[in-house]
Amino acid sequence: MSTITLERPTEQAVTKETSVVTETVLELRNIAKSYDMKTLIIQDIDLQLKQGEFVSIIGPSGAGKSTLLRCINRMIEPTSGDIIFDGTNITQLNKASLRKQRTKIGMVFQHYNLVSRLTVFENVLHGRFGYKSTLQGILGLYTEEEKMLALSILEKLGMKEHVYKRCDQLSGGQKQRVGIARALVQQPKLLLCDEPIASLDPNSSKVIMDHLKEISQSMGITVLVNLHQVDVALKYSDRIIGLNRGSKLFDDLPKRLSQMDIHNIYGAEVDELIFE
Ligand SMILES: Nc1ncnc2c1ncn2[C@@H]1O[C@H](COP(=O)(O)OP(=O)(O)OP(=O)(O)O)[C@@H](O)[C@H]1O
Repeated sequence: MSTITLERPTEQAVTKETSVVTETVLELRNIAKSYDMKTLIIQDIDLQLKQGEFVSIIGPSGAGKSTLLRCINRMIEPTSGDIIFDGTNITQLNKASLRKQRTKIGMVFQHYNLVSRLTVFENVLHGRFGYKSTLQGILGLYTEEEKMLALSILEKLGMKEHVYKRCDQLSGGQKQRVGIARALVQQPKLLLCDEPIASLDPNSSKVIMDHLKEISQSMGITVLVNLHQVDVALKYSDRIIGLNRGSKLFDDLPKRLSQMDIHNIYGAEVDELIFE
């Protein structure tokens, strides 16, 4: 497999070096979220992620996995707590500064969120929007360097032959690889993946999980993944977070996840767990 060098613009190189020294890419301090200002959907969430770590969040339906993941880049505003990403408290940022910080956080969705009528290449280049002025974005003005980066990422993900296909002509697994490529073209430090394999068959799921693991290992990008499949989490993760009713019940190495822990995390849903 070829290796892609994801060089950041010079002005950000200093930040990158700093984060290597500190190693912690993301820290959540006492995060809570209520949608109606009455019930807390997630609460007391403390979490630290290191550079290049692969971490899975597991838990029953409605435990708050998506809510937690989307609070991290403030797609959903947390009700309280602090989010320190890449040395910056992003809970305190205004819109413009948040937009800048978000360029370093890629997101991968269960239903891909691609523009079906556009090509693979165009969808991937959309990942550069955060670096553009509104006008440049609307006009689709991308540099040669950005186009080369998009192509090299697509090649790495095995999508070279599909570059000029419309996205509605792709299989689910291929669409998800486009979703990953769009996130990678942002040159992120953190990749948030919200149930990336929930709509895929086992073979496509394996391809996607292998790519995500490779991204954390060879590119040093921190990957945080919501999963329904406990066995997939066990196989791929450096660390597993177990959520139940919005509280963190488990945060440790996969080998330390006992049957008792699984029962505590899933409660009555334990019999419905998905195993490949
Ligand atoms: N925008 C919203 N407004 C109100 N309630 C919401 C909203 N989004 C989620 N919820 C509620 O928050 C709770 C947690 O939902 P969330 O999607 O975060 O859980 P999850 O663990 O990701 O579930 P699943 O595995 O089924 O996707 C659920 O009770 C859900 O109904």
